[in-house]
Amino acid sequence: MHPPRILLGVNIDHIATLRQARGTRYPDPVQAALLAEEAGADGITVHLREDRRHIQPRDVRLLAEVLNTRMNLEMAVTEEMLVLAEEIRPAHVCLVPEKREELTTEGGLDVVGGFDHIANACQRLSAAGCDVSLFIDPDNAQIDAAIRAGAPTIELHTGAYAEAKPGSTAAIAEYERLSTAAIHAVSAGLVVNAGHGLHYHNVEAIAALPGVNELNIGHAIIARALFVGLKDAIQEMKRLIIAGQEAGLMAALDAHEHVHEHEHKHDGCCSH
Ligand SMILES: CC(=O)[C@@H](O)[C@H](O)COP(=O)(O)O
Ligand SMILES: NCC(=O)COP(=O)(O)O
Repeated sequence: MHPPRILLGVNIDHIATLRQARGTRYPDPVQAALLAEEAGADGITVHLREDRRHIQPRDVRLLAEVLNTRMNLEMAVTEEMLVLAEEIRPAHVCLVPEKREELTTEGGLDVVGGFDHIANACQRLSAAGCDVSLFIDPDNAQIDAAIRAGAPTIELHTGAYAEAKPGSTAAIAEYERLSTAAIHAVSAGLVVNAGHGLHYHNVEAIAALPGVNELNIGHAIIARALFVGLKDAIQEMKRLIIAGQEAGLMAALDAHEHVHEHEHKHDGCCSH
């Protein structure tokens, strides 16, 4: 049976970055979210940062009212954010690490180190009806801690892979880490999402990872939308995701058949 196609969550933070640069009312990320949904986005992701550099609480509140798909609210594990999420109750909440001075999210959440605090946040958000996801590095210890913390979903941080030079030893090693982590998490029953730094040239390989449920992509889509429009930028990304997923499934099938062939040959040889 063909697995469900990988979903695309469109991150609209950087529509708000442009608005905040001038303190204007435009461009409105809420308007962008509705257009993104029309173009085929399966969900809308926003990261409400503590420093409010792009998305504002007003955006999150409005999105909760108008979205036809579902909101994935990325947030730090702070009391202020937990209270807001408990009030707004987004369909999905993704807990992320946050440093005020960082250019963008630098690493995954340390679920092992901050276990009690994070497990408590998972419990509060689940009680509020949110599906909780933890944004973590592709590391089995972090995945196991996410399970113990009660998170049904993880998002694998693809930033290190995206930043590595394509084809380099570092990129191959990062891809291996992502693949091992995805297999470990899926076989443990987690829903596995991935994202960060994905663009039109690296997304297919990530979509080919085993068992991925959803990719969250923002910066590259919004940047491309400047030239081709949001609809084409999203549809082009979706085509690449589907192509990557198909390639991954074909590769898995080939590997499976190869093992069977090998087993048959081996059986044949031993029976004589
Ligand atoms: C948590 C995460 O994955 C980030 O990619 C985030 O969604 C993007 O937000 P910034 O652009 O503010 O880093
Ligand atoms: N969680 C990743 C995300 O939402 C989008 O990250 P990026 O594509 O803006 O790097």
